[in-house]
Amino acid sequence: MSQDLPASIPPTLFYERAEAIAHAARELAQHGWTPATSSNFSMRVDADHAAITISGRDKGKLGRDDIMLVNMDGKAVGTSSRPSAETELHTQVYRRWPEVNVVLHTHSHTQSVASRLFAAEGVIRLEGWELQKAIRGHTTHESELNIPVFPNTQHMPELVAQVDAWIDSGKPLHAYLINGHGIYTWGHDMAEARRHLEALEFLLECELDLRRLNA
Ligand SMILES: CSC[C@@H](O)[C@@H](O)C(=O)COP(=O)(O)O
Ligand SMILES: [Zn+2]
Repeated sequence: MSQDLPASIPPTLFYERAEAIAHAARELAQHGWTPATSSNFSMRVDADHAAITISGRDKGKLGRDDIMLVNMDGKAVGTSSRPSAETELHTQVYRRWPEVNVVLHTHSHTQSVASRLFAAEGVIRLEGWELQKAIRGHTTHESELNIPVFPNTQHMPELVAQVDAWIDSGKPLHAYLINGHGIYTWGHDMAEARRHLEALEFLLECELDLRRLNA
């Protein structure tokens, strides 16, 4: 389906974002982190719009025509395509942090298992790992990095409210897990968002290994 763009958004800008999202999605799919059409990805286009994956597409085969425009309420703009079922979680991040330009959500095996294992505690406390320094603002392995685990629901406003409550409590937030579902993380640009995602995948795998080894 075609994408009409508001006059304020040059087609080159939108399609540059769409290509970048599709490229990242294909690479992340190659890691096995987007099984069975799961996961969604977006980039800010301007203060009022984001480019996001169309719902239900195979994330390993995305091209620029699998990306569409939404406003910051998560509503489709200039297309009858259906945006990701989780669009509101993306636009929430863009509304809360104007400096964030990329949001990534994946469903890796590690993310899924970790979300179930730590759901009762409601948070994964990462401490002592050198790779924590891959996360914005963390300059030492001695820092504490807390990744909340929120209950899953198909009702996006409930998830949005849980995320808002965490942010409003003043605690830092760079990523969150949803129980039995996957991870959300973000960054100022695609490189930073991917660095966060890769670091968190690695750190979750390490935490799971420690549990397996009963260490
Ligand atoms: C195919 S199950 C995964 C979905 O329910 C959802 O969690 C997801 O990540 C992808 O949804 P989508 O609407 O394609 O963005
Ligand atoms: Zn999902």
